[in-house]
Amino acid sequence: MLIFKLPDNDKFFSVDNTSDVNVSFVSFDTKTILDFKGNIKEISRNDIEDLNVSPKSKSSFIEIAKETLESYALKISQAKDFIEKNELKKLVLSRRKLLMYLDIDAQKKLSMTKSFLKFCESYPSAFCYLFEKNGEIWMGGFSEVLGKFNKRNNSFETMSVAGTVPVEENWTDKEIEEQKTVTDYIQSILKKFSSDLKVSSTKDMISGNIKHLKTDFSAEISPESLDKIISELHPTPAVCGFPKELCAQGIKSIEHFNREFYAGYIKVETEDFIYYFVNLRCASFFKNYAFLFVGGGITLKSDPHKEWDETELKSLAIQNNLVFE
Ligand SMILES: C=C(O[C@@H]1C=C(C(=O)O)C=C[C@H]1O)C(=O)O
Repeated sequence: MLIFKLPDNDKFFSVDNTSDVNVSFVSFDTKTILDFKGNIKEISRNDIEDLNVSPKSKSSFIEIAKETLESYALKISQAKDFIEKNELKKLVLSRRKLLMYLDIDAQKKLSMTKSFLKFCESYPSAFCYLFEKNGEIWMGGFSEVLGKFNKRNNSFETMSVAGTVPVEENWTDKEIEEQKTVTDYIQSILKKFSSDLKVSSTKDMISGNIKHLKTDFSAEISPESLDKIISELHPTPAVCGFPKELCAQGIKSIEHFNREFYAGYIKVETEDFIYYFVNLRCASFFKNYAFLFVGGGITLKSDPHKEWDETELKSLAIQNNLVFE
């Protein structure tokens, strides 16, 4: 079962039972690819409400302790040591926030479909999805596009999104430098594949209670180079760091959990476009709890309290839209 909504589009979509694959979820490490077979077709709000999506129990959850500010601060200091030792500009560290439903509403049951509909309403410009497959349930959605390829005119668009502060706060050098690392990286790759690269000015991108810095890119590319561009772009320094292989190793040794689909991407092929959405603001759901995956760019200027607050604010994208009934 898969339902999703495209950015700035009110319609909901699902896939039918034909053999084509038009939607695939690629894990952060690209080792797992979850294909959804079928042509993309519209699905009504009523049909979504009638779907039965019930999270399964998983016995191992008792062993998982809740991350605290103190334990995350320790990981941030390890990330800083790694950055210093390897002379990096940034590394993206994340946490898997354990959310127990009992802590929210002990009397009621989580409705996945109503939560999905509420989430979509809260983030109209995001790609939002809910899937259940092989006993796993994931929901997520964000407006960061890793790639959008127009099959008619071969234009390719992507964006550099990074730096996070609460909506009412001002940018500091830390966020500006962080986002520039992503912009420079994307630019260096696209230049290899296109001679007419266009780069926009950098603007604010508001996402609920927080804002990010965003620069848009567009270029004409040859369709044969699309897969190569995506594999070179992912994971960008918005979700990993630069150089990416070294940062991915650092992340693995510091985070101590599998990111799974978090910070991976979702490929969606329609008649006219091939989209690649960055899989952020997402969570996996079980019977009594959910894992909310949230992270942020760490630099030598990072303040552990601010980084913790940033992940808390990011986790509200999912948490504030859960519906218990
Ligand atoms: C890593 C996440 O978000 C990414 C990292 C950001 C940052 O470091 O400021 C901002 C937006 C995203 O590109 C996340 O939401 O978990």
